[in-house]
Amino acid sequence: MAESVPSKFQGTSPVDIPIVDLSNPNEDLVARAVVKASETWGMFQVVNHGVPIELMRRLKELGTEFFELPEKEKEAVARPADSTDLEGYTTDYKKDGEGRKTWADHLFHRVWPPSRINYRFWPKNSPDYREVNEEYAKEIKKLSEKIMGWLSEGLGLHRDALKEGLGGEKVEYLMKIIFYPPCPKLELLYGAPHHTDLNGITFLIADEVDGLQAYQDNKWVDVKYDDSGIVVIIADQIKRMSNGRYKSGEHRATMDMVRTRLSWPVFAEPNLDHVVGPLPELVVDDAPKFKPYVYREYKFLKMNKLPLEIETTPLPLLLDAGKARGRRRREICYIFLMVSLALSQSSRLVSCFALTQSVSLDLVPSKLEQTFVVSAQVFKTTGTASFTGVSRKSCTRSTFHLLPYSEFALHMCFRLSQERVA
Ligand SMILES: O=C(O)CCC(=O)C(=O)O
Ligand SMILES: [Fe+2]
Repeated sequence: MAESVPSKFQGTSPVDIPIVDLSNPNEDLVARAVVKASETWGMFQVVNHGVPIELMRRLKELGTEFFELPEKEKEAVARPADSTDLEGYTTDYKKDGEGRKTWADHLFHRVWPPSRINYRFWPKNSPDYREVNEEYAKEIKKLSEKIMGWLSEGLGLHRDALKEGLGGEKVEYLMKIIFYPPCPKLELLYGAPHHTDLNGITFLIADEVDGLQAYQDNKWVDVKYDDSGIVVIIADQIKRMSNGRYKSGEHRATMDMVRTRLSWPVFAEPNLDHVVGPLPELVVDDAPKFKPYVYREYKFLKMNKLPLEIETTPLPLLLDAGKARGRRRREICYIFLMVSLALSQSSRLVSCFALTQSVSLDLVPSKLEQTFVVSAQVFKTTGTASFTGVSRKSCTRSTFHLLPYSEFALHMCFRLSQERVA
């Protein structure tokens, strides 16, 4: 008899991620379980969480119906090509550093706070879509604040410390519906590669096809859930606010050979202008392990796989940049290093670094003009940082290298300018 072939990647670990039953009347015990899971895994599943199961079922049904619509109808809520935001429908095919591709269609739309909702990106296929999503947003916000409350107390702080650190009532909840098509060649594709989420905390539900895996003790653990559980993933900003006490859960999504899979993560995240760093009370006795970031900048750096701790450890990061895989990534690293150095070093050092970096990053000087323009375009698409007055004409090799510090800073005003490349 033929051996049965698994239709998805299987994790290598027999253990399961922690499960916390929120209906346990002993709240102390529940809080301790949440804190422990966040310290050790950065990920756990909550059951009996109070979010109505029927509401979750309906949310999934409506999202599934949207992805079953003809492409043309889905495009009614497409992400505009020139958008600097994630909201809208996209179909996405990416290649990661190891040559393995990821492929999934997404729909992003904010669900909270009401002032940040743009209904233009909400599907119109069912009259219930709006009500169900609004109701779900309220439930997830309640759950999120409860969990952040326990996590704050676990740090010896008042209940609202983490919520306030993330922006208080301005915290945004971003719904993402992911549609993973079947993938006959599992070795070629991932749904989502190995990563940590860049927001504060994530709440994920999915359909009946398993696919989410957690990385723990160098092994991949399959996350098993049914209709009733919600997977909670501690993300980067809670890790940073807690000065590293809580872990940012490492995870990935695999695909299935024969079945489609859908998942619904909701990302709780700061407003783009909000600054997040280790909470001040936690760095009285301990040194801060992370530097504070305006969330917009953090998001930009992480999404472009750029170094995040450059101010505290410049040298190793310069070397890391040199090792960055792929020309485009090296180019972005290169320009980023130039900007960072320009802001912190003298003009002589900047040009000197520019030259050595162009050698160690394998960028021949004749490519510099192109590099500059490529990077400017990256900034333009994401809209998260900007240059003033940079054009292909103004960045010939000589002007690029000989700009005095003041002018260099003016041209590459990384943090201050609001103007985008024309
Ligand atoms: O689909 C999943 O289970 C995981 C998705 C995910 O990790 C993400 O979108 O950040
Ligand atoms: Fe994720």
